[in-house]
Amino acid sequence: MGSLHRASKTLKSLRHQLLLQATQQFDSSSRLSGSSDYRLLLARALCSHPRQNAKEAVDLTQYPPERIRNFSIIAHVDHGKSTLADRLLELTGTIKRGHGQPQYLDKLQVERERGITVKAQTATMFHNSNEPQPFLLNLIDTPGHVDFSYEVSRSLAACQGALLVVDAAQGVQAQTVANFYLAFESNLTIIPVINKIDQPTADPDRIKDQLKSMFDLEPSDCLLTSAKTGQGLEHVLPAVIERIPPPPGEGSGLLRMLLLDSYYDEYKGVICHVAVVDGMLRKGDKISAAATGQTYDVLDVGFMHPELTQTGVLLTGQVGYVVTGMRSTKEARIGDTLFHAKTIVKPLPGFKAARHMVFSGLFPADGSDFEALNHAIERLTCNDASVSVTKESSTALGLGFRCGFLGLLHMDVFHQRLEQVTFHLSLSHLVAVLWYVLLDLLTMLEVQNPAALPSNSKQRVTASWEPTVLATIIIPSEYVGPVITLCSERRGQQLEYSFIDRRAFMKYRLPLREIVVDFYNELKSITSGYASFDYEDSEYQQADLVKLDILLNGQAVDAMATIVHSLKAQRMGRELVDKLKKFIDRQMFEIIIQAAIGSKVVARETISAMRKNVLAKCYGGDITRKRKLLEKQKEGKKRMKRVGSVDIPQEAFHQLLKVS
Ligand SMILES: Nc1nc2c(ncn2[C@@H]2O[C@H](COP(=O)(O)OP(=O)(O)OP(=O)(O)O)[C@@H](O)[C@H]2O)c(=O)[nH]1
Repeated sequence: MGSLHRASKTLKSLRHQLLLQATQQFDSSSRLSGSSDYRLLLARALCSHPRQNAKEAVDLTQYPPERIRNFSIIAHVDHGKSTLADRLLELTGTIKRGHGQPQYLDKLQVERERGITVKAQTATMFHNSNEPQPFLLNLIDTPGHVDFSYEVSRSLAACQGALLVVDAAQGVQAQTVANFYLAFESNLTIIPVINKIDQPTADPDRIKDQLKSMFDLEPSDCLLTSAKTGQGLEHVLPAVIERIPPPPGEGSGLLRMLLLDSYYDEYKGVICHVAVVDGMLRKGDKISAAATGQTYDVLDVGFMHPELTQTGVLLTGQVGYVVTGMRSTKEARIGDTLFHAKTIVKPLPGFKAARHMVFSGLFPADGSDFEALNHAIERLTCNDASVSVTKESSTALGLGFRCGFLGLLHMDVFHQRLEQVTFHLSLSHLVAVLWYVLLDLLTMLEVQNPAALPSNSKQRVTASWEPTVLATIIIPSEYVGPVITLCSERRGQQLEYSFIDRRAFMKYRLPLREIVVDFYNELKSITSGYASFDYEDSEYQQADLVKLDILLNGQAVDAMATIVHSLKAQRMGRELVDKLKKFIDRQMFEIIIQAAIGSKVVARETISAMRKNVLAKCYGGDITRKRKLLEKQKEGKKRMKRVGSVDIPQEAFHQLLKVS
């Protein structure tokens, strides 16, 4: 009894020391000096958190669904969700404050560099409420950008609630609207969080009014926080526990798990993030995947705390990871249902399927770099199964790849990550969107690569369809004029136009092709950076599209073919021809550059031949000798033009593509 008492005293003094340390640590911290409540909570979390008790394994069987809350944080880019996620992880003792890297959940290098969240991450926390046992909280961080709304919908499928974070100065932005509706349509409990209230321009009351008028969210339900100073954070987790319902599911039912995400780990192989909807999973079980029909042994099970932590078991309502013998992430179909082998279950409803809308042809300038590029792409796609890759060969650019992406930023981020690993290679990118064309009223073609479309052969394009997006644009009212002009130049169709709180709220249907190139940059520049823009995929619309070919001395250059609206074909043809002229060096014979729609030439330029001075060695005034030499040169040129296809160095195309 005596020794037990001593042990308990030692533990108490240890806790006291920790509390003291933590308090001192945060006294010296300037960032959190604004909130004593937060500091106290933080210190308390450090002392009473299950992780605190040495390395003892966490017993997840202590957490039935009633003690679990699965939630997500959704917001417009930069409104502070990653920072808020960090603060919540600190508050619950899941990570230490000052862990050295801001935004713990933004793990990818490109995420840190660009300050955006690309891949959704999950972390489990324990929250000691006033009840005897802590709650298990699964926080799923979501990307804020439009292109990753697929990831957002995937994360939301595992949640019952979401914190909708809105900047206290900027207010509701285009992605706030999109994310709200994603969460609302998934029947999630939405907790509005007005963040960054420490800013001098913060106006929480105005934001409350916006949330009420746009989403019917009650002002009294809004939490006011500053993820920077810690102000108001103490109310967040209690609200999560009180307002968000526990995960539904049958604990005693047959196992059904939702596959949320997967990535490749050098040591463990493919790691799948899963949400257990019904039943229980144990290490050593055999599981099957509904989509692929493959069966695997469960080699390791655990949860993200926030690093992988083995538990050997996952119960109904819990979110964690599973390691099986999968060799590639391609086997892990996101949204798939995993269940015990030899049982029969109804697959869970899938997610919004990833649709590749934008394609990019990637070609190395030096053909011998093809293998290096192949290797780099394989490495990147093993952690981003949402990119599709096929090999491609172009007469102008040599061997390369055609990659499909979810959207523009997705493509941009992929290119940037590719550049980080292939900085020594010179690559060129060709961008296209997915079109459908009807040939001869009979054959429907899916066109990812314009070069694949017949130009003026026997087959005739009778109709074509292009993808469109539904764009939401929010701007200060003084910029309405230029934005309307921009949208109509881009063939946009206005669907909605209203004013909220001195800002114009517009909805447009725009062809995806028109926003692929520079739309967002132009929108930002004509609105001095104030525009907020978001889009969602919409239907295909019929359009008068034509294939624009670029010909060099009568021969089409496959890599330069594009599909454009007939009204824009001439202007685009002129631009391409002018640019190409700048990049092609003069040769011994004349080069004719043409832009053509079928057999109709819409733009033309000529690069005259280099003229060798054949008379250089001919001193004196023998005119007949000179004439003879010039005649011979003319003959030679004619022959060259006839036989010689234009030998353009690949470098010229690469230069051109880089510029355009
Ligand atoms: N003043 C102030 N700045 C904040 C606050 N919260 C976050 N920030 C800053 O706002 C910027 C954006 O924060 P993030 O947490 O990266 O925003 P995010 O919403 O996760 O952005 P994405 O990952 O791109 O979607 C960072 O510079 C933060 O330091 C706050 O409460 N007050």
